Parts: sequence; structure tokens; C-alpha cells
Amino acid sequence: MGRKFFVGGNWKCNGTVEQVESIVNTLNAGQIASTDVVEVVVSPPYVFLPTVKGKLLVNLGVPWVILGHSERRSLMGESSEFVGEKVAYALAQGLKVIACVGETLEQREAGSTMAVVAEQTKAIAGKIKDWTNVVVAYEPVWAIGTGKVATPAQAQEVHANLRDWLKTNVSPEVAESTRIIYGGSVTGASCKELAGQPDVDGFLVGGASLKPEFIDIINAATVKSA
Ligand SMILES: O=C(CO)COP(=O)(O)O
Repeated sequence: MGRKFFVGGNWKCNGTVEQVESIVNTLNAGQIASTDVVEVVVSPPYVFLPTVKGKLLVNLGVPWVILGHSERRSLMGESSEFVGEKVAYALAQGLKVIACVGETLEQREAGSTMAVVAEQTKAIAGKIKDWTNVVVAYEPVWAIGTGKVATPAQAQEVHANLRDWLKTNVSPEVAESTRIIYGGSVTGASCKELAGQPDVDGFLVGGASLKPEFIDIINAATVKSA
């Protein structure tokens, strides 16, 4: 079975109750591609979970958690090892995990992108056995919140290398079935070409997930199913 397209909306700490309700209304009113072809997850600020949970999407418990975001790694000092432990703990508690990896601009310019991504992924792989409930988000730090989206070729290159890494270091089955999604300044304008890349299985969206264009990003799934 192919990898189902996955789109996450990382709302971070944005919004007031009114704004959150407005986003939810927009999502509920949007014409979204069939859930046969796309899985959508939103990550509201903790304080708004009750507001969102009561109004949005069938089956919304809080089944997913985003871990290893670069803002946590850099601002909260979370090491790769700690992120690996958190991923293992979350899975053991029955949560599904979006695990983020990605290099800084400095690391990219030094040619160490894949070494960084591999080190971050290895710290997770060393702590877990079952990848069924894990989605890996490749989020180059230089693309997050900067308006500087990776080119489709840049994203594809890292995603393909990461899948190869999983094939060699975990298993061919895990490499084939694990969704690797891209995050970093994704917009309605850039999503289709990115989605056209063979190893881009979806997106983790920050700023644009607070806007109506999030619907367009979700619907980029149709690029895969076309
Ligand atoms: O950090 C992100 C998603 O986790 C990306 O944020 P932006 O889409 O705002 O760049």
C-alpha cells in the first residue's frame, strides 16, 4: 500500500479563542480531498485544545504529538538523545508522533545536511522498534518562518537520502512505509510542486496553516493521487 499523504498544521502558540474558532470554521467549511488520499492533523496551542477538540474533525482525541521541532531543540536545548527518548515515551503511551529533523543554514553551507539529519534520526531509531505511528518531518531550520522555502529538488534530495538511511539502518519495509513530510515556509503557491516530488509525502505547515490556503495545501494530496 502506498504512503498516504499527510498534512500537519503546526499552530505553535498563535491565536486567540476567536482566531482559533475562525480557523476551525474555515477548515470545516473547506472542500477537502477525500480522507482516502490525505490524513490531516492540526496541532493547536495547548490552552486551546478544548476549544478545537469540541468543534473540529471527527475522532479528534489528541492522538498526535509533534516532537523534536527545531524551536524546541534550539530554544529549550533538547538534544537528539532527549528527543529520541521523548519519541519512545510518547509511542509507549499510545500517541502517534511527528518527529522533526533538519539542519541549520550553517550546517547546510558546511555540507553536513545529511550527517545532521542522520544523527537526529539515528537518536530516534535507536530508541524505537515500531515505526507504524511515526511520521518524520524534514524541516530545514533556515526555511522555518523565513519565507525561504526549500526548492523541490532540495527537499527531494534530503527526503530520498533519509529514506535510504532508513532502508540501510532500520529496514526496507520501514523506509518504504514511513511518511517523510516537508516543513518550512510551505504555502498554497509552493505546495503542488513540492508534492510532486516522489519522496515528499506531505507537509508540516506553520504560518500558512492559520490561513485559508491551508485547504489548498491539504489538497496538494491530489497531485499524488492524480
Ligand atoms: O515550523 C514549521 C512547522 O513545524 C514551519 O513553519 P512555517 O511554515 O511558518 O515556516
